[in-house]
Amino acid sequence: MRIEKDFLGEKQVPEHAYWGIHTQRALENFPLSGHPVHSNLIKALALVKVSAAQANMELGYLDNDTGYAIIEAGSEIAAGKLADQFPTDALQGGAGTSTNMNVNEVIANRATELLGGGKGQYLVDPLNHVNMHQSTNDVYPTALRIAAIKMLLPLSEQIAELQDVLQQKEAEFAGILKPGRTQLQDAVPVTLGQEFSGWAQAVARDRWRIYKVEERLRQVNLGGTAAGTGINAPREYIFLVIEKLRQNTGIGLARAESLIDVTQNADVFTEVSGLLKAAAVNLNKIANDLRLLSSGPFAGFAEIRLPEKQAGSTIMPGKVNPIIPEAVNQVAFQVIAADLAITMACQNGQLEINQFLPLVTYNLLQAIDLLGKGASILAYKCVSGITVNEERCLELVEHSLITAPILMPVLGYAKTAEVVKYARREKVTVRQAVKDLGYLSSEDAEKVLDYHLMARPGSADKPLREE
Ligand SMILES: O=C(O)C[C@H](O)C(=O)O
Repeated sequence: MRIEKDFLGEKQVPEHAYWGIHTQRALENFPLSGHPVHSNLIKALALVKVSAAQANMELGYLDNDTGYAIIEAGSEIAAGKLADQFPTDALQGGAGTSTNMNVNEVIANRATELLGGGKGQYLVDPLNHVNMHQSTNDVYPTALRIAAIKMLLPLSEQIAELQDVLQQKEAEFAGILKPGRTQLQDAVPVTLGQEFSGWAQAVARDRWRIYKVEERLRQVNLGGTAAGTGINAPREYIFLVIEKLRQNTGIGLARAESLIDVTQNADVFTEVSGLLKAAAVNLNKIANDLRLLSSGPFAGFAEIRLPEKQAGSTIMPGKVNPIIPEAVNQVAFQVIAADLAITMACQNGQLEINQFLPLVTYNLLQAIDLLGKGASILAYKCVSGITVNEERCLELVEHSLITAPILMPVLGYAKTAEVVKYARREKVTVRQAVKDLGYLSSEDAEKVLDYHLMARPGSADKPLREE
């Protein structure tokens, strides 16, 4: 162990650790979730530190040795090195100061090492050098925006892949007529392709929404320091640091019009989370539908078969469960729950900052991660391998009364109701009933009850028109 000091006193820090006394105190203060801060937030914070060091060096506030050492140490962290040096719990009081200090301390010790010093010697100081012209309150929200943007783009691609797989199935099943169901009761026929098209369209909307919302996160408050007023940050630095950050991240970031606003308001995270929730709602609906349609195999709907991924039961040999949709349901529940936590955290900010951003980070980045993985397993471990039970679909259409509504434009409501009553009583098909009752000739009945036209818009256009 080595001894480090701060204004509260002394503390032992493990000799091997790149972190310092602030992080050590945080480890003791927040034994909460057991999860460290998301690695993408750490990487984004490291890029902010690199950008600040570049700006400070260029403007003459940092000497070159110190500046370059910070830049190198920060770049290593941004590239994923020293990942085990960020043990601070994801849930923490203090608006993210512990995370900011964890990054400051690791950069300071690594930079010290690069300059030939030992850990704890602080040739590069975590506060005076690494945190120069910054506050947690501007670097943390900025880093969270960067981390979220970097994760949202791959998420929108993962959702696009799910859309693509759903559309392939839409085309494959375009000719399969099956019962529609409304309120879970037999309704008019649809094609299986049409059911896939409904899911694909919902997912297409999610993809677009998530792709677009990334733009809303590009307004950052870096340079605003503690309260958005920019106290302690030189004017040229405030302008230059954003430029550096743009170059280092490759993202079109802009200084927010009002640094005060972006320092205290977290509504953009509620907005992003709301869109993730909408996507979760859609994934959940698809997973529910797939579980219903594949139920059985003998005593259920049994219209489709999901790929069999693993043995389902320890007591019922041969049973296979819809594990992928079930997992996706749980992903959706988790994302929806995260949205509530994010909403509460965002709405409880007070005066100059939102002190609950650590909870927002924890939930938002996890939700993006989960949603992307959920969309991928749904696409590639389930939807792509779905097959149809064509005979079952046809049998359900033929032996239910769901084709009867297509008689309405020809026979009207009352006679169609008679056909339904008769078919039910005599246990015959609708086709048979309409003939038995003498409402249509055999030839006309075949024309009107043409299964190829059933689920097409325009099926009511003069069904008995003369050729
Ligand atoms: O850590 C800081 O820079 C500021 C802190 O978040 C605070 O506002 O108390």
